[in-house]
Amino acid sequence: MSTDTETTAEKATGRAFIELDGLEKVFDVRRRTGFLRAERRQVRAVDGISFRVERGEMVGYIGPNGAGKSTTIKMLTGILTPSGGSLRVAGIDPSRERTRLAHRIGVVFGQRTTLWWDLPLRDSYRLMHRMYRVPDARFRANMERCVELLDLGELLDVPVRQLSLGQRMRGDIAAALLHDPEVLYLDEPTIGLDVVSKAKVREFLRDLNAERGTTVLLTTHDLTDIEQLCRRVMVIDHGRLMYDGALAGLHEVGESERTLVVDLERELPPIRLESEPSVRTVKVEGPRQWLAFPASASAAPLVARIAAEYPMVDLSVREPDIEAVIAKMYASATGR
Ligand SMILES: Nc1ncnc2c1ncn2[C@@H]1O[C@H](COP(=O)(O)OP(=O)(O)OP(=O)(O)O)[C@@H](O)[C@H]1O
Repeated sequence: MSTDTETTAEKATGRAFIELDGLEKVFDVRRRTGFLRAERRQVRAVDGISFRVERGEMVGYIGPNGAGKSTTIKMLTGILTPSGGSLRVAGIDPSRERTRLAHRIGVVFGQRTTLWWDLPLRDSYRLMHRMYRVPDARFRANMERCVELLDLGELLDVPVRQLSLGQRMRGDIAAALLHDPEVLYLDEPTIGLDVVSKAKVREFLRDLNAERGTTVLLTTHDLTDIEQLCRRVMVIDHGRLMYDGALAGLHEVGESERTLVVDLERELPPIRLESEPSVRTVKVEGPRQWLAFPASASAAPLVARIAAEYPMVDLSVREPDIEAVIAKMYASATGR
């Protein structure tokens, strides 16, 4: 667990808990182009990323396929060595002191398990207890807590290969926490889970962060994970950081739009407001019409205009869909 001394040390040195400065990872890729010919190519998976994460923050790290998210996490854990830039986690250079760092971090890769496939969950945990040399009392307390909060009681004696995806994921999250890591990296922790399992995992992570102050870096394609868990989000694409800030701020960057759904007394041609050029009617279905307008604008004057000029019987405002906002952001950055 984090200690006051460490937090004080971070304050005294002005260092953040996780610090990346111009981090790069370049892969040399060979591709066969003929029987005896191969082409060499370089892939800049991470292309000069800098950010700081303070102790206790819960941050979303998102981006499209191949953006460089997993590569960043692998460098943060010391699995991969950076090609350039610098990186510190709890003052440690991960690739140089991977074993020392391993005692302070927890990792969950949603697509892979760290558990032993043929062993019951309980035996995997016993092995981890020894591997990480966790003091007995601490191990027992952590185990009890995880078993209770992640609902693992009935599953402890079941071999991992017989667990459902959601059960295995809860088992993996517990495994990552038995040695009390100060930071938890989660790569797609809710992938393939049903709605109930997703909710359980999210609730557990929220409590972990609130009660224990565990720093969490979360990579996911499910934006509801981010909406429900993270106040801060970082968006990467092509190995570069495109956005770092509040989730709400993404709407401004992505030039998102809200939608006004208007029910008229009868079917009419698309609404057109001379005084509001930024408003577009995007869909008409019988007496119902959908009007898009900039998310940063107020809906009130718009509603007043429509009410004055059209026979309106009802209306509602729909907030922008965060998924659409991010898709638009990627598209405008790459000219797609
Ligand atoms: N070991 C490797 N050798 C060569 N290229 C790699 C290697 N690992 C990743 N890459 C390349 O680096 C880029 C970033 O990959 P990465 O796995 O970090 O993306 P990601 O954002 O995690 O994607 P996804 O959401 O699909 O998991 C991709 O172009 C990928 O093909």
